[in-house]
Amino acid sequence: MDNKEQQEKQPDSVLDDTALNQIAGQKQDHKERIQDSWYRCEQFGLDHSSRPDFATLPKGTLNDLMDQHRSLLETTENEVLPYYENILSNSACMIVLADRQGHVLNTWGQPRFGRASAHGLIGGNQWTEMRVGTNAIGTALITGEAIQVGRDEHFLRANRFMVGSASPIYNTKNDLVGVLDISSDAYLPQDHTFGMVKLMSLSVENRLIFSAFQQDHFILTFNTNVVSLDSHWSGILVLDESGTVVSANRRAEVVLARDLALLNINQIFDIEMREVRHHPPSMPIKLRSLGRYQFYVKVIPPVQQVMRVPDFRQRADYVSPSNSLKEKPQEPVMAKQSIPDNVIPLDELQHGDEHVERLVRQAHKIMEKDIPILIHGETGAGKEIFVRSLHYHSSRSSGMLVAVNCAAIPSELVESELFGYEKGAFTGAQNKGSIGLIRRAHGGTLFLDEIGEMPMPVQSRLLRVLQERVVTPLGSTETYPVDIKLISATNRALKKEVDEGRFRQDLYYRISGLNIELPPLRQRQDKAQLIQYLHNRLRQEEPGPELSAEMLALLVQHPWPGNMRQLVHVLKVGMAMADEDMLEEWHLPDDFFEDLNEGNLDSSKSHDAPDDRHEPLEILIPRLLSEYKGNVSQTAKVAGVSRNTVYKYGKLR
Ligand SMILES: Nc1ncnc2c1ncn2[C@@H]1O[C@H](COP(=O)(O)OP(=O)(O)OP(=O)(O)O)[C@@H](O)[C@H]1O
Repeated sequence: MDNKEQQEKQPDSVLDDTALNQIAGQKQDHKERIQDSWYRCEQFGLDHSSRPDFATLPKGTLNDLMDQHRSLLETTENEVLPYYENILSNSACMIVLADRQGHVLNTWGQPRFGRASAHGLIGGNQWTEMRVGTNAIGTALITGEAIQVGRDEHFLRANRFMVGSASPIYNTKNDLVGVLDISSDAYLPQDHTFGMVKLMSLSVENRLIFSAFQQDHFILTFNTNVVSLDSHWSGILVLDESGTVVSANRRAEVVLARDLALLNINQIFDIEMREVRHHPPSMPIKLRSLGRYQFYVKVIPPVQQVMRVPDFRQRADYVSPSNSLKEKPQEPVMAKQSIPDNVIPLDELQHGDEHVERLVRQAHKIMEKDIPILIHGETGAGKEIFVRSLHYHSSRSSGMLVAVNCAAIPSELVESELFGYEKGAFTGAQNKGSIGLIRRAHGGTLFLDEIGEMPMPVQSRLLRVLQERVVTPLGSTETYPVDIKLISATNRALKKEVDEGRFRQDLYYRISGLNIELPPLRQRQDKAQLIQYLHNRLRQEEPGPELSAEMLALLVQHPWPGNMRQLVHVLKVGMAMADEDMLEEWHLPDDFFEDLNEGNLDSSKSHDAPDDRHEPLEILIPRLLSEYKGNVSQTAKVAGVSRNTVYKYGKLR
């Protein structure tokens, strides 16, 4: 086997083990599924000699239905079918797309088994078990899983002229929206057809995910081998701006063997969202998941946004909130409505901490002056959130906020990213050239995060830009004037970096006009109010009662080494676990208690974890369910998982 072949085989070892097990399990279950279906048919009052009753829709109704499913139809037709044209042309089979009620929406191909009026696979016909007996479309819809129905496995004799292979299609919310079916006479290699239809439904699902999210979300595809990254078998994760998984394909859940909803990317792979945001799209990254499996991951940034902060200038309701908070207390609601949803209003950055209140006020004022701002604070303390809020409350809010993480860009690319380059300036540069991030921030705000990580040569060039207010792209002799507000942030002691020769002293003085020390969460005087505020904000997405006094006290005494980021994460996980009930200790994640214990607090009352939490969920959940006589809430509580997880592993749906 040559190298290339080896590469193509080896990756699927993780994926294919899972896939093979599934197939083995499916074969075992197949007979039972057909038996169950036949039993249902008997209950429906069918007998083997019944005629299929397709309850054909009138033409007008079918047209309406097709209109309703336009996106599904177009996705199937335009994006997927061209790949499979060889099946249509060589195999004399028919590809059928049906809606979730089993109505045929469209068909492609020409089967060998005669005229449409005879076989019934035509637009508007309804292929449900109840009316047509066991059949691939109807049975896939009832079971929610892919199935192949052999000739004699059809309940009605009238349908025994064909083999149907069908696979359900789920949308981005995991609702079943339709089913794809390949029907043919019985003389084709059927395993291949079954594999194909599963692949096709997967690729339709993947396309639906891309159409729904690629405009303004980060999409990650992953596989165990770099050459398989673009295959339909790859896992797909959709991330919001903060790195929370908002959607995933079924493959991702199977491969990673876990419930992905609400997890942050840093809980799935060993990477932070800020690194994802700045990763060059064409370069796959090698990442570990669950500390064990290694995957190649491709980052697909949002199509629409070049910058990761959207441009809200087009919004009709946009009102520049440039006046001071203090000056316009009578219009707080107005101000809140005018800023983007993902920006915290300035007056909500603090809830009674005098130090933070003062620095918010200072920074807000300095935004209107030609003085740079340097923010120092521990990781997760909210530096970036603060900068966003400042920008959108300044007279520059109609310009762009360009956030650059200096640590996340490979050092050899920092210069070209920041200053841009001329067409063909160096190998690897895009043909078109690039205007660079500094010029993009013209008229707006340039936020240089982790500025302490900036390589020395780049520091010199940046200094020149700040002194001369012009940018010279790489490979160019042209200079371009820029008007930017510079805000830098670091969690390093930058003065010490200067003393030790790692950061240019002249640059340090250039960037540190107003120095701001953002305190860590544990030192904030408004800690309790801040926790309640964040909890209330999160309740808009995950409804539930207010925090109890005991829970608030527990959260207040935590050392919060990960600051606001950790707090948000703990609350999100806890609230998801609580499932709209009161947040209790057992809902909180393990690492919360580890930190709490490390903080020398009373551990005895802090965590009541079950001993068996390392037992695999596939075993633990059914065992607990039987122990607690099917009580889902009790099982969830003891296992320390959400009710959804109990449903998933308890085979209750
Ligand atoms: N004032 C706030 N209100 C609500 N949420 C906040 C606030 N500050 C921070 N957060 C939350 O904490 C997370 C981390 O904040 P942010 O990215 O601003 O921290 P940072 O100090 O820039 O971190 P790093 O040093 O790692 O870059 C945010 O995604 C947000 O969820």
